[in-house]
Amino acid sequence: MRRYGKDADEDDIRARPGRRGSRPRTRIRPKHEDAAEAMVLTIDRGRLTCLVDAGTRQERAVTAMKARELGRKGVVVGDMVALVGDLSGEPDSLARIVRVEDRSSVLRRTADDDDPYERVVVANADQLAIVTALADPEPRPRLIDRCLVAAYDAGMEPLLILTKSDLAPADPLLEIYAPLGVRHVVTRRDDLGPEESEAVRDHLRGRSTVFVGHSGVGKTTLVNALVPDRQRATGVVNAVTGRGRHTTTSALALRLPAPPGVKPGSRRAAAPGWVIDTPGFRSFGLSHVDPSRVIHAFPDLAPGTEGCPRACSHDEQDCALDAWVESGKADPARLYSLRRLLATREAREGD
Ligand SMILES: Nc1nc2c(ncn2[C@@H]2O[C@H](COP(=O)(O)OP(=O)(O)OP(=O)(O)O)[C@@H](O)[C@H]2O)c(=O)[nH]1
Ligand SMILES: [Zn+2]
Repeated sequence: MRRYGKDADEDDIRARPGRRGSRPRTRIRPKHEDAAEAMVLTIDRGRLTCLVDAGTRQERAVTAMKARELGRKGVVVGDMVALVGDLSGEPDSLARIVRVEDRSSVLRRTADDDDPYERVVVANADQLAIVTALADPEPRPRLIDRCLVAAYDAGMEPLLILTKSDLAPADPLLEIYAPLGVRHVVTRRDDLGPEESEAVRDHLRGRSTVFVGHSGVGKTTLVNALVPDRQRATGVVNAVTGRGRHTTTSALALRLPAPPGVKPGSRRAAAPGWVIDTPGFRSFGLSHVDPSRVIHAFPDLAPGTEGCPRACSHDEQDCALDAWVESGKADPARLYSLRRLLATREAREGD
């Protein structure tokens, strides 16, 4: 796993996790009322590429920097921001980000499991696509579990994308995730034509999906099929190097093409969905994860935790969930899955 370098393009606020609840707050500044609304597409060495006038004929990518008045407040990919200054988007022009809007979600990670600091990786995404090959490389269920924990902790819906189905069947792996009710798609490289790609896009329409996957699982192959014209999808020229590879540790937001047959200017054409590719990380340090946030993803078990001791790990002698399941209030397989997921917070060799 690649580690973050010194100038990692993430939220560089090193906040102690957990003390003030899960929602980051933004101070509302009444100044700059005429600022333009924009979405952060990618970040490269302190330069942020922002999409202005999205969905209109004036749509353009504008390069911006954080205004000094933002202080240490971080700005990450997916953030909605307010821009002032040169908004022309001309080469060498530079705008300033004067405000970061409230976030609907934050995907966090800690660099390592024993790292007490958390970083926000992507803002405002609603889905986490966990890309796993069915073979070559072998699937790593523990890694999938850790990604699921990160998704549930962030309040994002997980989507399992199983690639390379030409090499191995999907059923044995899907069985493990059946009690969790995780949605899934199975793909193979040679079946990623227009129709099959559109079937995958069906799972991504109208939402913002962060793609994570271990090296070699076929994430690039898949994302290229989903967003055939990467460059035009973002207008991000600088972020894509001559080698056609995005080289920073920052995520990169790519807009999906409009669904076939959809009228330009219609609502579906305006919200085709976003793929947020993450070249810089493959897993999550989970030391920031709070079991009580994860349990929100288990509405059948959540009420059963009322009788738990304070700060229950839900895997201890006095945990009330055992009685809850024994009395038939929830499926034991669900409790087993929850405990398996929570157990992945403990670091282990190979994570
Ligand atoms: N057999 C088979 N091979 C595939 C499939 N999808 C991708 N591959 C191959 O797997 C290898 C890795 O694919 P990539 O798309 O580069 O994988 P990646 O996840 O982006 O990996 P990195 O580039 O290391 O980040 C390439 O040789 C692909 O051609 C598939 O469905 N079946
Ligand atoms: Zn408990």
